[in-house]
Amino acid sequence: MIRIDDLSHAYPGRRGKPARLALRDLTLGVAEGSFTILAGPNGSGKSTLFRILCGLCLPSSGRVRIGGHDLLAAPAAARALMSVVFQSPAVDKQLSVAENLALHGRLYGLSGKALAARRDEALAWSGLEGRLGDRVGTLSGGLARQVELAKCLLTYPRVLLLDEPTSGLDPAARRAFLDALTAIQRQRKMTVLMTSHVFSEAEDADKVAILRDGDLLAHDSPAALRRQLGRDMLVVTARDAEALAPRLGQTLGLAVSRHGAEIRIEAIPASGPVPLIDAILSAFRGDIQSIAVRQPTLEDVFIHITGTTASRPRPGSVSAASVEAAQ
Ligand SMILES: Nc1ncnc2c1ncn2[C@@H]1O[C@H](COP(=O)(O)OP(=O)(O)OP(=O)(O)O)[C@@H](O)[C@H]1O
Repeated sequence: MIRIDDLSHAYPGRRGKPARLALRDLTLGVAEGSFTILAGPNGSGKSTLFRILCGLCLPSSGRVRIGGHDLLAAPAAARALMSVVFQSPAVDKQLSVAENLALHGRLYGLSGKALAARRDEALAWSGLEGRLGDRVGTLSGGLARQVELAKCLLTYPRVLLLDEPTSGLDPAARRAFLDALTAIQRQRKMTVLMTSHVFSEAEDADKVAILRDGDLLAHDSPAALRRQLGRDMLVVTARDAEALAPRLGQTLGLAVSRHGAEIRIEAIPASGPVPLIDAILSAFRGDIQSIAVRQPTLEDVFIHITGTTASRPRPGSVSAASVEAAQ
């Protein structure tokens, strides 16, 4: 449904600075009726791709087709299939829920019974029943986001793009938003592409695409991505993880990586984790706060693939390569 081929985009350099390449030869397909999460550390090119898909930015080169329509050659036909939930609010806080929905519906040619039927349907799944007359500015952040989603879905788009729609919501509101979105996505077999920094959200997706520095590093189902790490990993936390990580790697003769206060050993030897835990405790008992064996989460996969966490640009990380080099 969304076909991206060899897409590149460079922002022109200003005041003598060189141009900045934000996307490099990106090729990605999003199947009709699927839910894809686009993830990547800060500056990886997510917003640039999002802006290109929305028609807000012309790419330097490459091709994008939406439902078979070329976004550059036939933008109106491509955009007619799409609706977009932006990160910043695009509803009028001074108007009521009903007024916002009516305004949007009318802009898209809906009126009378057809508009009322679509509005009532949206109210049923969005948790906004009983709030029709409330001004959007008086709603909680979570409900205001549901108005945004309800508004975008009034027109039955075949493709829905969402740019970090849950940012700033508390966990319960985040969950309610995602539950509503995934239910309606499945019911309508809608194609959804959503950027996110929150890996628990990616568990709900059919596919996760991971970008870094403008390159697509991975594009697969959550289960397949988790299988890339394959097995359990050992996670040690320490007050001074930065100092401990290289000592741990050298003592154990294993590759370790550090992310904040966590030191990870992804390749546990065939003898299993118990001898490793024994060795760590006997050498470093006083230095460590906790030690745990756990299955890799999607966030672990993300850190493994990109070498960084999602929301912080490249934390002071000791890569496996640098620890190995120090040995
Ligand atoms: N208007 C612009 N002019 C120049 N460079 C830009 C512009 N917008 C983005 N960039 C650069 O392009 C690269 C990709 O940025 P982009 O905003 O697409 O990343 P992102 O993954 O959305 O990051 P974030 O998660 O922080 O929003 C970065 O190096 C960024 O500095």
